[in-house]
Amino acid sequence: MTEGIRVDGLTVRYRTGMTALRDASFSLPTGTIAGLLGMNGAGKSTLFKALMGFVPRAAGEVALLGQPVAQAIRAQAVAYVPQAEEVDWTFPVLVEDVVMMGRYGHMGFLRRARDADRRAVAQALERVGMAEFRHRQIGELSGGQKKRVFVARALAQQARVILLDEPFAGVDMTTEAQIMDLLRELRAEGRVMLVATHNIAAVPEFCDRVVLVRGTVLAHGPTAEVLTEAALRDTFGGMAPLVESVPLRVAGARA
Ligand SMILES: Nc1ncnc2c1ncn2[C@@H]1O[C@H](COP(=O)(O)OP(=O)(O)OP(=O)(O)O)[C@@H](O)[C@H]1O
Repeated sequence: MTEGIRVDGLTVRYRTGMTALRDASFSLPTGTIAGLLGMNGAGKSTLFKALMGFVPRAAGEVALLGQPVAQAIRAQAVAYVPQAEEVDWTFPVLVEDVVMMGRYGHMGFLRRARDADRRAVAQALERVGMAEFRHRQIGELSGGQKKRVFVARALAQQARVILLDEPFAGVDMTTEAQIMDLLRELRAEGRVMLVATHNIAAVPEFCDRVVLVRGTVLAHGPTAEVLTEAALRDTFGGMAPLVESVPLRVAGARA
């Protein structure tokens, strides 16, 4: 198994003195879709930031595709699909320009797009089924279409590690199924996806692994082994409605 993501003893402390993650460790092989689960404030975004090299590490190691994180970032190995709330949708930018941003790291410092960049953008938009929208303003798309554009940006970047923050929030079931199918295709290509989601009932269906977070990594591993009712209670502090809905869809999980 090739190493996709490895986090070893990671501690992240913000300038305020807040320790958002303490001694967190997990690893994921390539060819994986992993669910990142935890309640609000558990440290999921902090973990994403650490995987993108945005937060100073107080301790620990982060490696992507067997390289130290800084080197992997320089090699354009990691891409981020943001939560809808993080994006300024009024910013006047066309769909194809957003996807072209995925090419910036492959261009010279003048950021002049070449044919290869334009081809990569067209292919990525085609792949997520958004080619006909390429000249639309990003703010004029539906929630699910916006998500697909940001997945296209990750594809244009040729990232092999893709971090997705709430990709199913505010999307209908058809779009959810399309995004899941796309993620499965990317998994088959040997990429690794880490997906923060509150849609826990859907996790057994599309995540082969899970990483449970609550100020640290509580548990990680194959979904059927790790996503137990007890583990969910530890992760979410016994929020009964969430936990009760899960066992129905966890095939083979121990209660
Ligand atoms: N820039 C920051 N400076 C100080 N503290 C921060 C900063 N960003 C996050 N935190 C704190 O770190 C902890 C973890 O936050 P984080 O955003 O990683 O949680 P999360 O799991 O992504 O939550 P959510 O599901 O609400 O997005 C929280 O207590 C939060 O208040």
